Amino acid sequence: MTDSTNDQTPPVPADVDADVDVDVVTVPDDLPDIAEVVAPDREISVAVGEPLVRLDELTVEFGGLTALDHVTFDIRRGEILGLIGPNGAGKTTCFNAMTGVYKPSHGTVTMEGASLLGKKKHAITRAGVARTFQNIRLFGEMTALENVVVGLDARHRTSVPGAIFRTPRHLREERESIDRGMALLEFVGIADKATAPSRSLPYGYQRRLEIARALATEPKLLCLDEPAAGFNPAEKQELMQLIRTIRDDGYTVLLIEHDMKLVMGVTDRIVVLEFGRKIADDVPVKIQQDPAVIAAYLGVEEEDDDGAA
Ligand SMILES: Nc1ncnc2c1ncn2[C@@H]1O[C@H](COP(=O)(O)OP(=O)(O)OP(=O)(O)O)[C@@H](O)[C@H]1O
Repeated sequence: MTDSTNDQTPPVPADVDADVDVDVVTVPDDLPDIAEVVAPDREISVAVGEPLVRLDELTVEFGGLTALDHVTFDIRRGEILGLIGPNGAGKTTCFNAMTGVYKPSHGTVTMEGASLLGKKKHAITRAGVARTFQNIRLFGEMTALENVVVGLDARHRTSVPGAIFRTPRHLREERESIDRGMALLEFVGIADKATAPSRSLPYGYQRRLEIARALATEPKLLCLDEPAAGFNPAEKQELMQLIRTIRDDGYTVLLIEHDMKLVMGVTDRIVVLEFGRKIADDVPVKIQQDPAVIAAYLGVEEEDDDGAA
C-alpha cells in the first residue's frame, strides 16, 4: 500500500492499521441502514456517568520541565469532557500520555479498571481509545472512503491467501468494510465526497474525515485535539452539532479546544489545566465563574472571529 501524504501530513498515521486491503474501493449504491453498520460490535453502555477512564496523579516530565504535574480526573461514560487551559498548559501532553505517545514518570491511567500505561498505541486503540490530531493526518492520495476503510478494525481482515485469492469470505469482509466506511462518512456528513482524494477535500471535510476514521475503530472514548482549529463560525456550529450527535450515539468524548464559545456550548464538564496542574473541574457555568480560571485563562481578552481583540 502506498502511504501518500499531503503537505500537512506525516507519512503514516500512527493509529492506523496499515495492513488492510484497500486496493479498489468503490461506492455501492445499495447502502444498508447506518445504525446497523457503523458499529456492529460496539457495546453501547447505558451506565452514563460512571467513570470510564481515570487519570490518577499523572505526571509527565521533559528533562527539567514538568509538563503534567500530578493530574487527577475522571472521564465519565457518556459525557463530553472539555480539557482547556492556556498555551503550554499540558493538554496535548495529557492526550499523549493517555494514548501511549509519552511515558508518564508517575501516576496511572485506567480504562474500566485496566491500566492503559505501557500499552502500545494499537493496543490502546483496541482497548477503545481513538483520537484525532491538531495537525490533520490523512493519506492524501487515498479517497475519503479509503481513509476510513484503513481505520477499520483488524477483525475485518481475512488471511493473506484469502486476500490474494479473493475468497468469498474476503469479499464479504471487504464489502462490510466499505458499507461501514460509507455509513461513517454519512454519519459525519461527507458521504458525497467518498471518492474524492482526501487531499482535495476542503479543510472542514478533512477534519470530519479524521473523526470518521477515529470512529471506525469503534472507540469507547473519542479524543478530539482542537477539532475546530481554522473553522469559521458556521463550521464551528456544525461541529458542535456533530460532537453532540456522537455523544448521543453512546460515545464518550474528550475535547481539547481553544474556542471558548464552542467549549462552553458543547461540553458537559470541563477540566482546566494551568502550568501542568489541574486548577478546576466543574460544569461549564461554574468554570466561567471560577476566579482561578478567570485569572489563568478566561481573563485573557479573547479575539473575535475576525481577529479583532
Ligand atoms: N516532546 C516534548 N519535549 C519537550 N517539551 C515538551 C514536549 N511536548 C510538550 N512539551 C512542553 O510541555 C508543556 C506542555 O505542552 P502541551 O503541548 O501539552 O501544552 P498544550 O496545553 O497542549 O498547549 P497548546 O494549547 O499550545 O497546544 C509546554 O511547555 C511544552 O513546551
